[in-house]
Amino acid sequence: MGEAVTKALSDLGLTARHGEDVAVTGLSVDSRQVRPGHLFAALPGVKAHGATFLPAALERGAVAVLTDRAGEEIARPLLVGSSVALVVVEDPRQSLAYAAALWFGAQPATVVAVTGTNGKTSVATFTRQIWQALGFEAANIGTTGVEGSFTAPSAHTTPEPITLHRLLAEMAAAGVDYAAMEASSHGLAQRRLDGVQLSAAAFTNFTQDHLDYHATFEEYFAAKAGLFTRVLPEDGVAVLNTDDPKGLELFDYAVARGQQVIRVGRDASCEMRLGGQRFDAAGQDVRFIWEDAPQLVRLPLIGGFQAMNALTAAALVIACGAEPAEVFAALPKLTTVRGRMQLAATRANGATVFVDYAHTPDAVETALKALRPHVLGRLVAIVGAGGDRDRTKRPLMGRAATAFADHVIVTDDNPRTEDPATIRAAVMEGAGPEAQEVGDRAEAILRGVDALGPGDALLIMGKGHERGQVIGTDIFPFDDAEQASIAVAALDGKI
Ligand SMILES: CC(=O)N[C@H]1[C@@H](OP(=O)(O)OP(=O)(O)OC[C@H]2O[C@@H](n3ccc(=O)[nH]c3=O)[C@H](O)[C@@H]2O)O[C@H](CO)[C@@H](O)[C@@H]1O[C@H](C)C(=O)N[C@@H](C)C(=O)N[C@H](CCC(=O)O)C(=O)O
Repeated sequence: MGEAVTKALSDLGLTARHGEDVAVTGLSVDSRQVRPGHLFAALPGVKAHGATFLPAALERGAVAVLTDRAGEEIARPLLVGSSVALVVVEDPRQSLAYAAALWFGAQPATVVAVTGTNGKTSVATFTRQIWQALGFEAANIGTTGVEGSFTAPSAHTTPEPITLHRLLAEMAAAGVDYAAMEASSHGLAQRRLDGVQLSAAAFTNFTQDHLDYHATFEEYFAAKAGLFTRVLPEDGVAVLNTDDPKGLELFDYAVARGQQVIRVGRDASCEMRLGGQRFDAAGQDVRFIWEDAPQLVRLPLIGGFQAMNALTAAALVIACGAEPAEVFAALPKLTTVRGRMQLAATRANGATVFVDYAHTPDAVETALKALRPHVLGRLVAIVGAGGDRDRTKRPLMGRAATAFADHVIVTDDNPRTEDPATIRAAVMEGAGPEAQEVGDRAEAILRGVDALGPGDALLIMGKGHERGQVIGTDIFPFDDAEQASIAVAALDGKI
């Protein structure tokens, strides 16, 4: 955005209720980021109404305010006698999303979004990987930042509209034609995606999560459903996991809106149907049926659920116009998201070492269960719990590890300011007397790798993609995958 760019409120789809159709020099949702000439979007918040920060925004040079009725009550008295334009709308978050889209004015030609409780990052990443394998410039936006032909860090899974549209415009300018983005329930509830022109959208699954933010289960689902009922246009394609009852509900909405639907699942009604899966140490062979024609593909991915993620990504790419045969030919090239069931090293005897960010009792169970079918021999688990965080989960994590692995090593995670031995003791309490306690994480990894015979696998859990270990208030360089490679090289005589 050049310094000289200005746009009238009317160019941004906004009409002033008080004051004139002023030209603005930019948009801000936070008074602390307002620059002279900006439109300040005073949004209703969890802690406060943004309009309470209007005096600070005015001091910094805001010339227009976008808000709702409640914000108007606060703003009016502050604007008496001033020339600052006041725009009052029903849903200022949505108006802001549209305004941001008009402000930046460009996005990749094809953008898709993925919602659901689990699998968003994998589906968005795989979708981008397939596009790249087909020779397109593509990127994905989500929890892991912006990746692909265009890269950038991102603080949110679904960035705020101003950040999002800036990113989309920068991508388009850099020649990116295809983008896949994660749509978090927070992002959808806050209308962050409402200004994006979507070609297709996918739903992975729905389980209980985030009830801290959404008041009820219904409200949480309604937020996710908004991707199909509000954001995806009628000529867009809905890719739905209809094995999930909530996917079936979305199917009805999509059909009622006249959207084309690709159903993904095991059920015979699905256009993209998952047949059999056969697992081995490095991945799986998957049989699936696309429009009645059976296909067999190799997926170098761990975990039965990844087949659904890969097929959902394939369906999205097909929905956007790619040749199915070319899409299926690209699937063997998929690679997992860093730190999520990532194959970090393989021993000379064929034993494998994986890294996963599982750091809750549920996630420990899910990760070990997902890996089990890939392991002919013993499954060894390394587990620990972070300091200065939920203490109740520590024994439960130990218990889950012992329940689903053949051997457990309890080690330090990020102890932060707590005594590491006290944290380990709590994890050991759940893990039981058979578990081995090795405080130093590098040594625990070495011992775990050393224990692997042919057909065995080691799963190092808790830190995933992190590159540091927080001890006290210091972050020491530490990378589980790198440590796994070092241990394998040391034990197999390569260093
Ligand atoms: C819980 C939540 O989603 N909060 C969002 C919400 O903030 P809030 O309601 O708490 O804001 P508030 O503090 O009450 O302030 C109200 C308004 O005043 C503004 N303000 C505040 C202080 C000030 O000095 N000046 C000022 O103008 C704020 O920018 C805000 O617009 O509205 C803000 C403005 O749109 C968002 O930035 C903020 O996202 C925060 C940063 C956040 O962390 N959100 C997370 C939970 C989130 O969105 N996560 C999802 C992923 C979830 C997952 O799947 O795990 C994501 O997509 O990343």
